[in-house]
Amino acid sequence: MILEFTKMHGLGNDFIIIDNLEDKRLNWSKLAENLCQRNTGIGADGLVLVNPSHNGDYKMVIYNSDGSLAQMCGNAIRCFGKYLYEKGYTKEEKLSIDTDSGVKILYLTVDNGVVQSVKVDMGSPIFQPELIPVNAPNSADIKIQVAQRELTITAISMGNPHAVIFVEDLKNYPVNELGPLIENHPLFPQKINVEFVQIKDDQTLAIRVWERGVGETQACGTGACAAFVASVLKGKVKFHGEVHLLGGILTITYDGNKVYKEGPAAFVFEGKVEIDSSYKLI
Ligand SMILES: N[C@H](CCC[C@H](N)C(=O)O)C(=O)O
Repeated sequence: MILEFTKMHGLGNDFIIIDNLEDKRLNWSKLAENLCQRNTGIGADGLVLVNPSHNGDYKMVIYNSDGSLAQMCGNAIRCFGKYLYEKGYTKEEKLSIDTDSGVKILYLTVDNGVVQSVKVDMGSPIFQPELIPVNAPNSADIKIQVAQRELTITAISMGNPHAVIFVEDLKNYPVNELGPLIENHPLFPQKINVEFVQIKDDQTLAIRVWERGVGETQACGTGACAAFVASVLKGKVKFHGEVHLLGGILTITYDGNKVYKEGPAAFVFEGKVEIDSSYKLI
């Protein structure tokens, strides 16, 4: 079986996008795990399906590179909007995209038929979300012991779970040592994405992200939102600002109710891959 795919990225967080409008009935989790491999596969942080939807224009389904299903992906949804517009699935510049964490509204900035940037209404953050059973009552802050350190975590869900940690020296912080220990900490039965945040000024954060099911990525859209919300709540930044990630900058607004995120998306290449029948769901 030949699968056609499109490779895209949002600030270096990269994805394999596949049209699944005619349900191909494949084991997408196993396919994501194999196709996302950098050395033996196409290479990506995730695999994204374009599915039909009764709730929105289309449904975005996102698998991490370890094959786990995620509820939402902030960088992938910008790629998704650009993909739909420039490949002719829609002529609309305002899209409603269904996800496993609800319908998100996208506003495309188009110039001569090319999507220059995408603004996403990311919805409202959830504190002490059902995905993060937090022992600390009436607070999203929890303390955990990791690698002989006591860390204060602000647990916020953007539809997917995030642990936000404020640090002084982001550049030298042991992200790759502590990231997996927090991701897999027993307090988080759904595992968790981990954002390490350094405040640059009252409108600018710098963050590095250890993503659940992936590892450290160049950028994480939902993570940028969670980090910004936690920073606003702690009075560290104003309601509108920039999040600087390894792969680039996202502009974020949190009005106390909803989070809006704006940034670019890019095509990388189109391709075809042959897969064997073991991926076919019977
Ligand atoms: N690893 C995330 C999904 C991808 C999120 C990230 N790539 C983004 O841009 O939001 C999770 O398991 O919740």
